[in-house]
Amino acid sequence: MAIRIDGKLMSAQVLDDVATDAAAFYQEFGIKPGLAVVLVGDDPASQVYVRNKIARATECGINSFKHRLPADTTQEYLDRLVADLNADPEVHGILVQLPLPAHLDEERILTAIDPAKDVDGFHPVNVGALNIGKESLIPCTPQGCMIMLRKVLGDLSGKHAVVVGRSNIVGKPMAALLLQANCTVSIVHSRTNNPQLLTKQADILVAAVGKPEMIGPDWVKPGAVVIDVGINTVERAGQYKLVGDVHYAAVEPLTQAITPVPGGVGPMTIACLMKNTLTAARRLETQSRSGRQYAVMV
Ligand SMILES: Nc1nc2c(c(=O)[nH]1)N[C@@H](CN(C=O)c1ccc(C(=O)N[C@@H](CCC(=O)O)C(=O)O)cc1)CN2
Ligand SMILES: [Mg+2]
Repeated sequence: MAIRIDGKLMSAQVLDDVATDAAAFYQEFGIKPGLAVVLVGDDPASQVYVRNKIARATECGINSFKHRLPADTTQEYLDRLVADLNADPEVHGILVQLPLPAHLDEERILTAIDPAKDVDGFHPVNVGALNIGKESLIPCTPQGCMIMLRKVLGDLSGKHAVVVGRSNIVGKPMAALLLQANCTVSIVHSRTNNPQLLTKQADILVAAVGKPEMIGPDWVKPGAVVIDVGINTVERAGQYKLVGDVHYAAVEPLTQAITPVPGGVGPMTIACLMKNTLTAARRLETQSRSGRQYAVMV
């Protein structure tokens, strides 16, 4: 029997630790950690994710500042808002919910966020730091996947990890984290010839392609640990349902452990966002305190 990696349960443990840290942070600094969430437009899934992020923040003792903007928001308005949030001492973390409406420049806005407040870990400074193994804010979904993998496997050293998908949000940072954990890492993508040749060798298989149930049993080595990052809505017999990139029913019997969809990686993404907010808040407040001390000293 494969282990079903329960993202709801694991995320509850992470959130519990964050709540404890947030209480200690309040005791130490006299303010709550603050998270600003920017949502542009009316995408229904994004509205659900933002609502969940704010609910989890409140439960953990993190202040949230929601900025809901209309779909026709201009680039200049969004740039100004991010600049204001960068300067706001009550805001320790900033996230702009993706995807943005097509007329807005995603790269420009993600690069405008102060890297110290970039709790999504998407700023080039944090991307670069991650890739050279320096302390950084780590993207939430791959961070959540690593917590799950460590829980199941312990030390990942020497494992062959294959990541299917090369997005900036998941595939690339996932590969960087696995490499940092001393895995042998392969990335498979849409131009890879005979991808199954590689995925069939994977001790760890991470699927992040956004294609419903694309990964069948013919992609998986018996005994592999499979992490399914995909969240795809499909219509089955007139009903909408969420499925992953992995065909769970067909693949599960082959595996040592596997994440379900829903209830796998998704909840860990939000828990790691809270974790990053605490990390950012602690670094910023420690810095500003030592800055003040320095000002007093001179
Ligand atoms: N700025 C960001 N934008 C986006 C990110 C991100 O990390 N930062 N990731 C995704 C969306 N996302 C968080 O924002 C996210 C997606 C899914 C879940 C989740 O818990 N899913 C549940 C199912 C939810 C449902 O019923 O629809 C699950 O898998 O169990 C959390 C966060 C893109 N944009
Ligand atoms: Mg995009």
